[in-house]
Amino acid sequence: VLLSNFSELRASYDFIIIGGGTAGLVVANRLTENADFKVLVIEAGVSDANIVDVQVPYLSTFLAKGTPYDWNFTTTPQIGLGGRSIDYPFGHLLGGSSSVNHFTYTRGSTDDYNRYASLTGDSGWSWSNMLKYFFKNEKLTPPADNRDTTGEIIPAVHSTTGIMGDSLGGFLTPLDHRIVSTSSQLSWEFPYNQDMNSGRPLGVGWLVNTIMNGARVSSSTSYLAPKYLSRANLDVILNTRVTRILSTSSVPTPVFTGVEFAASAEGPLLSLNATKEVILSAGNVGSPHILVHSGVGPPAMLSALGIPLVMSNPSVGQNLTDQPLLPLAWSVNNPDSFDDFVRNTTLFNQTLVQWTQNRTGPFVTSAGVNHLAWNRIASNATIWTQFTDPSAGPNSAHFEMLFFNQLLADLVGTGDGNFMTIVVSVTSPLSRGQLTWNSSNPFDPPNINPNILSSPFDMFVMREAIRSARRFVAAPAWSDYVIASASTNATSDAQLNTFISANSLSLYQSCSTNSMTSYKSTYGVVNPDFKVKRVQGLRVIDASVLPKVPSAHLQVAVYAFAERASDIIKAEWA
Ligand SMILES: Cc1cc2nc3c(=O)[nH]c(=O)nc-3n(C[C@H](O)[C@H](O)[C@H](O)COP(=O)(O)OP(=O)(O)OC[C@H]3O[C@@H](n4cnc5c(N)ncnc54)[C@H](O)[C@@H]3O)c2cc1C
Repeated sequence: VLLSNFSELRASYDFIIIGGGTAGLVVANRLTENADFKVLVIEAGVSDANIVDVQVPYLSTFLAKGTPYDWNFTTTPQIGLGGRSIDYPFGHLLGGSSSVNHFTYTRGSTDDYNRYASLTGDSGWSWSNMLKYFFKNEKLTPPADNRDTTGEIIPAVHSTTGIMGDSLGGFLTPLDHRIVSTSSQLSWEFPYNQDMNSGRPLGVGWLVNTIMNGARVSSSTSYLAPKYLSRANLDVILNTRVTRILSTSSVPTPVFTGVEFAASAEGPLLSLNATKEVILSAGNVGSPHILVHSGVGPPAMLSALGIPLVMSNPSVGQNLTDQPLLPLAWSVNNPDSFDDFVRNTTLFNQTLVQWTQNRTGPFVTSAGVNHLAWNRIASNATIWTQFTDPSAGPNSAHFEMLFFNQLLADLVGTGDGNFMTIVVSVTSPLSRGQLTWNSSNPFDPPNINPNILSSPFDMFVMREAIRSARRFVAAPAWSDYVIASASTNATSDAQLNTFISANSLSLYQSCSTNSMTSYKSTYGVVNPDFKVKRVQGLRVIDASVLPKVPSAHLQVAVYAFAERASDIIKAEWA
């Protein structure tokens, strides 16, 4: 039930979930399958209902900084970006980042999950065991254009019976057949992969999106659909910021028993008890932020801030892992590229009307992305004399390409003419950043330093990705289409480095600030059962616990981790 004010809260709950985002709503749904569990979700942001920019895939770029739907974070100056600070978005609304993200549904590789199993000492994280959680999550549906998708994916890889709807892209563009042709013309570098969600993502393949019937699917529209939200044992309160998790100071093991929250920085501060557990699902910045303000973090920093130490954990906020991206544009022979939507209000409005009336047309896509390509640095590259491979194994990409049917106005501005953009991204980065704090006020944001492209390895991968993208568009399939590069003609390493530093951004899906490690590891923030090390009554379940970044976009890993976490909690309290 969606509560309208604090007076409707119960006196206490069995479980209090902090953050109604991607992971938090999965856990809320699964725990309330047990009618005996009383569950409260506390979400800082607004409702996601009836927001056109949330629903219409093409409009997702309007959900960025400056809107009430974003946390409006900015990074510290980034050395790898020539000293620039960049926006660092996270969803500030029900559904969290799944309500603002760009829809790509990518599971990652068998290696990623098998590495999670070996790093945590818990075989439950292996690919073969996690498949059932991908299946509990996914509900594959037909694309918005209802075309025959034979050959575009392998149906057996997907589930049609889960909770979160997804589909192949619902509006084709002139890029699509050229991309597929390139995969046969340059098959040694860009082999066709009929399903990149099979655990073997390398190659060029059709993209599945978290879009159903032409509209966004988030954790809110799926796991908190009306039939779940109406459960009598589930309460959800919005516009409410958790400031701290409350603990009893029992020595040697502190017990977390409730949460403190407020409607605004002006207060008043209220508190509530959780009789079974507090579950922290506030995301990769939000969760370590709340831990630190609750006294769980690096002791020297807590003492400098004057926050009483509850449990020393130097790993909180460390290990921030970010996948950098770089847009590369080409001018093209295609008067129907999506560039006119940015320049021609009449066309934009007509296309929006088409979407509103029958959920079809270009706006069912995120700027026309229907394909991705994943690739690796050659095993005989000289870089391997200096660096150990950070990827999880031979099935895992070092870099990625995403193909857009326009210039990305939100990233690089507008231009005259028609364009396509290949966004290249470092999928398995070596750089690590961190969060630090210099205020004891929970309403002040932390210092966010993702340390983008600080490792020379990541710069190397980005240069290789640019060169690979250029080889891609040099295939015969593009000879009548691509006119010229609209980004850079730099060729030397030094020139490319300058271009990369000046133009790279983040893929906006960071992780691992509360890394999960094995029970015996002293490093790390949570154990394989999501419990915060050395305390009781508290788990963290969200992107912050991923032991390493997967070779993928993050949301599927987050959904699958949250599904398994729910099973673990239910088994423990059965
Ligand atoms: C712009 C953008 C584009 C992306 N594109 C893709 C993509 O195309 N494909 C993909 O796979 N992934 C993508 N991602 C990444 C993916 O969406 C996230 O990694 C994932 O959704 C994170 O889930 P989470 O549960 O960790 O956090 P979130 O979903 O962010 O949830 C955290 C929730 O906690 C709330 N919260 C935080 N602090 C507090 C507090 N103090 N009190 C109460 N509530 C609080 C937040 O408001 C939020 O609702 C994108 C992310 C962004 C931001």
